[in-house]
Amino acid sequence: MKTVNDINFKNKKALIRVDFNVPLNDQLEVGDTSRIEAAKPTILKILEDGGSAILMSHLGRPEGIEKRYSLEHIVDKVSEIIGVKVKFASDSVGEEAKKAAKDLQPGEILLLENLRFQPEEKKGDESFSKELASLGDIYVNDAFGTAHRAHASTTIVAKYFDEKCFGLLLAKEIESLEKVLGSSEKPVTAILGGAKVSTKITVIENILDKIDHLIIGGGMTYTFIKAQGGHIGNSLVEEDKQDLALKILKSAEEKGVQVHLPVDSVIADSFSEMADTKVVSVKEIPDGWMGLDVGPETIKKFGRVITDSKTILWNGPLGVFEMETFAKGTIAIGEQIAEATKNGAFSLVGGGDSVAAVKKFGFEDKVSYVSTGGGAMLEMLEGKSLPGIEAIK
Ligand SMILES: Nc1ncnc2c1ncn2[C@@H]1O[C@H](COP(=O)(O)OP(=O)(O)O)[C@@H](O)[C@H]1O
Ligand SMILES: O=C(OP(=O)(O)O)[C@H](O)COP(=O)(O)O
Repeated sequence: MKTVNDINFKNKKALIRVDFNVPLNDQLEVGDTSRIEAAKPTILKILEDGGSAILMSHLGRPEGIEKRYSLEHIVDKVSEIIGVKVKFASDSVGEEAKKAAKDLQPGEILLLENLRFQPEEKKGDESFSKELASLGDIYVNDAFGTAHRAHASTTIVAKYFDEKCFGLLLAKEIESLEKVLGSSEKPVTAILGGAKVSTKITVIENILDKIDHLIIGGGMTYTFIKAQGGHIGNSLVEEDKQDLALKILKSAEEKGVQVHLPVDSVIADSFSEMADTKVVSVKEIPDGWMGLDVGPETIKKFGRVITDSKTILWNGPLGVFEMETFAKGTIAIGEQIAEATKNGAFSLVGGGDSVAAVKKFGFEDKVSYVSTGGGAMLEMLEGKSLPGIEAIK
């Protein structure tokens, strides 16, 4: 694996794909800095060589240009963490970006605007990739969290460079996860929550061969419950993934994987800290109400499975942990995993928001490994080769 340590960046401009898709709070401030801190060693190595760094990333899932997803919101935080005042270009391509990249001096850092403001990014458009490539001399991929996406900046851009390599974070994540996943002791339990239902539900089928227990929580819950005929009110649901949910349940049964779904839910009459809340059966959520956390019975039920597990893989918070009212499930599951880890289990937690939750509630040092990637970690577990990794091999 060729990394930035194998290249001398003196007087070179490194075009670095980072994953700065960080949680922002209501004031549009960085809520968790893990992904920025994780990219720091790669950036510093390049600057210390006498090179310069052009950082590119996405933030969220904007539809075109949506200012609340501007990477401008994170410029000060990146400057503070890296210790160098970061320059900002208000687009990822075009004249301004070109000029800013051209003028960049050794030791300087330029951050480009959110790549996903351009629809070409997700399409993996060739000419957009070529334009990005024209900004730098050497391509570095350090975006583990986005390595499962075959987008312009993560994959296609690589072919326009003679010199390309892994960033230190990406290399470390691959080495650590390969080691972990190659030697997982049974029973293996995967806990899947969060809000990215449509992209992550498709992964589940492929990991069934690798696990003994599947715990479903968070926003992932309601697509399964509705598919089984439950009433989920206004909870998060992917209508067109209900057949897949049923197929997963059937396939799990055939493979001897035990699936554990929530039995009760903390429901709210609005998506707000101030909402009225109550605990009801997960299958009987009234219209106008939405499930925003797992309930106390579910916490007990999941706890029994987690306690008996020897390998635990967790992606996706169990509820809307950003609001105190709906954080109990995530905290309880974090406590149970910490306890199992203390008793000898190996625990792996990954994902932008999952890491934020683990840090917020103080479990970071009580689990075995924390990965910056959620979806990427799950796809590695599937045994898939990730496009972002293949492109620079
Ligand atoms: N029941 C729920 N309804 C809506 N959103 C939820 C629910 N449970 C959890 N979430 C949200 O899921 C988000 C994280 O999901 P996701 O991005 O898939 O996780 P990660 O970033 O760790 O991979 C959090 O912002 C959290 O508020
Ligand atoms: O946060 C991310 O993934 P994760 O939520 O699975 O950890 C990555 O930045 C990928 O984002 P995407 O799922 O919008 O492509």
